[in-house]
Amino acid sequence: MMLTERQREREMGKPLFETKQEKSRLAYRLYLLSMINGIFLVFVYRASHVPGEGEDGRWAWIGLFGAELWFSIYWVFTQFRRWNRVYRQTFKDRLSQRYENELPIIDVFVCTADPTIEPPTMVINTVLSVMAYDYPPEKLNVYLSDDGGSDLTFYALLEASRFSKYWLPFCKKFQVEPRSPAAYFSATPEPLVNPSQAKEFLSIKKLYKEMVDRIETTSVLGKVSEEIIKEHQGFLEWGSGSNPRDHPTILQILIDGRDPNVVDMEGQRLPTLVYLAREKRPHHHHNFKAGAMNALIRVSSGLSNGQIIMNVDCDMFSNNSGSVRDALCFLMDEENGHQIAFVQFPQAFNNITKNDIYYNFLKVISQIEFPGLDGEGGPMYIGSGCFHRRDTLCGRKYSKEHITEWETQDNRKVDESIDELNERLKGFASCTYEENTEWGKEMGLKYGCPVEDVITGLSIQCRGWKSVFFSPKRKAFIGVAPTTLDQVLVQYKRWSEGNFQIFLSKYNPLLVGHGKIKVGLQMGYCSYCLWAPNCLATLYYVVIPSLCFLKGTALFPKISSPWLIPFAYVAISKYTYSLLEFLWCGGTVQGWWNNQRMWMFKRTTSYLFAFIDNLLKVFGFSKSTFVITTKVADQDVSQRYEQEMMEFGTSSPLFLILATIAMLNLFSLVGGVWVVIMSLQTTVMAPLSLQFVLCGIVVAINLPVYQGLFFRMDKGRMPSSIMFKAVFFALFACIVSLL
Ligand SMILES: O=c1ccn([C@@H]2O[C@H](COP(=O)(O)OP(=O)(O)O[C@H]3O[C@H](CO)[C@@H](O)[C@H](O)[C@H]3O)[C@@H](O)[C@H]2O)c(=O)[nH]1
Ligand SMILES: [Mn+2]
Repeated sequence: MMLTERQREREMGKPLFETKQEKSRLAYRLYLLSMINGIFLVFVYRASHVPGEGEDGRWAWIGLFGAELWFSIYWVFTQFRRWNRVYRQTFKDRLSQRYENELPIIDVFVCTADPTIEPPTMVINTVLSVMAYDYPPEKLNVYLSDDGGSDLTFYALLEASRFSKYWLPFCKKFQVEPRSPAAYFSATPEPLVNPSQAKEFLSIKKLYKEMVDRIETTSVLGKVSEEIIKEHQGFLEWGSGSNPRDHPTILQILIDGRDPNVVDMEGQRLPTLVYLAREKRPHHHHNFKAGAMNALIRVSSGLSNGQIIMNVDCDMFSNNSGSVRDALCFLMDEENGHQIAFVQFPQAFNNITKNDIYYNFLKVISQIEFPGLDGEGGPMYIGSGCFHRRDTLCGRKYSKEHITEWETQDNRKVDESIDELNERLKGFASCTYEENTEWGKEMGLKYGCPVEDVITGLSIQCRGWKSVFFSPKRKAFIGVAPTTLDQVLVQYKRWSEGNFQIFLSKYNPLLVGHGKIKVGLQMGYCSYCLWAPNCLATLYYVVIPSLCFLKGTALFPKISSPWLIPFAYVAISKYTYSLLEFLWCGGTVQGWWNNQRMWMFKRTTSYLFAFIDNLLKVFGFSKSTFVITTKVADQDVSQRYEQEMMEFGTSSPLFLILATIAMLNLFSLVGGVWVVIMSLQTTVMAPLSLQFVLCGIVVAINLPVYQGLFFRMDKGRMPSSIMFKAVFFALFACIVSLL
């Protein structure tokens, strides 16, 4: 529908999106004020009651003071992401009224890296879901980057390109949601009401099943059969000697959307679909996902050159076909759009259990903290489900004067043959292309940091841009959350390591952000950058007071002392607040308790390793790595996950720390109580009661660890080698502290 110029102008007054501010409430401010008072009194007590020179527990006391000081400072940082929250809303109907014929070209990047832990079937479901966006297909381009360089993945994508000719029209005809076939078929029963729909549903489901069977048979075989190889010349690129770490660029345009004759079963045009495995050579560092993204940015620039780039991890399928339009409501808004560099959607997961034992869902982060950052100038870029302007991603600074002309035509060369095109594009993905360029520094995603996304987003914001966090009612993206404790802790190690690395680098938010982004946003960034150093204070808090309890050294006020009040107040109100917040976000009480456990586990293991690795990096002993999260699990592991049983299973050094802390607290608790009983005097207990409570809480939170160590028989239990070592170390620590 074309609007007349007048109608258009009338419409112009109305924005394409709306922002609601959630100002901090009075109750929250009172809470802040009272907490600050409480914390202050705790410090007064700590400073005025330090045990004298030579007295018992002087150093333990001073250390505890340090830990509390750290917690307080950190707590202040975390308030900045709560203070000023904003929630957004879009008007897609206005967008299509005004711009339906001038919608820009969109390039979607999907990254995968390993066909065993990221199965090709999962990858193509993500690809199909984004191909099926509610968007003009000739303006939509999907690129799959395969760092695994696997012909199995290529084969799956080839199958998907054929299946899309059935799937896309089906989705559009029946307004199907979600548009990942796997997710759709597993959630949707046969539509019985409409017989013609039912017929199509069944036939397309059959097609899908047959395709999956073929792909999975091939994956089980581990190689593509001769017959299939004959079907497409693309397979020839996998020569006999090619391996994932050493091969030339492989590039195949599976669907060429610019060709009006390439159509689906209903005669409608199709989005472009490209397979890319960038060149890999053993002596060239490939920079993990950031390297893959930069190759994609360049290759796509030579083909579709969309002004908007969206990227998803291979497990994050689109669950909402309207997301492209949602994002455009922000970026194309006449009033405010020109300042917005990227629109970040939250990450949701489809395998979260009721009480979310590993706190994967990040409820509080996506419902409170990111809206809070948004209020301060914009959320971080978190790597998946994010729409960028191409030019800001490539380093452009914000300027008020610059007006984006939305282009609706791509810039392909008309007289180029397919072979010439292929060669030109392949050059963009070669190992040497980036030599002596700004790629990985000022252009594209930054290299050298395990959280390439966060550091890239930060530098974009520091160039003057804003970002937006948008969480639509129907979730935009859904991925797979890790299902074992080890995977979760390793993932957090990567994140906290990367975040802390940013803090230690010249990209420290307080330095680069100074004068460029709001103080609130700098503090917000710091609250994540400083995850890792939390390990020190936390380790101290869960070890020393317990050992001192065993020994009978008091570190807290007596139960009858008025000084107990600020301690109790701070602890109780902080945890009550966090519980209420968690429940408000839709969590359960058990889920909150699980989150507290994960909070402690992460801080004592992932963050500790991240902290140490960063120090080693500073001294040049260690290099960045990227451990890819597994997206599949064995049947019995999945079953235990469903039952919310903690999965230990491997003898990871992370678990040794967990088990040692758990045992140490158990011994301290039992030993300390034993001493009190033996002395037959309740007065002994009075000065130690807070330590008794603290130690008791640590033991309670560790119940799944004791179960894993002593009471479980399944494969997910703690390995006995860990048990012996943990008992030994814990006993050793107890004995040493008693000496
Ligand atoms: O060398 C590599 C390594 C990883 N990936 C891809 O990167 C994505 C993210 O990897 P994953 O193991 O799933 O990590 P997550 O911890 O789930 O990822 C989060 O954190 C990462 C930064 O640590 C971001 O890059 C991701 O976008 C963000 O979702 C996946 O699609 C991988 O295939 C590559 O393309 N090349
Ligand atoms: Mn992931």
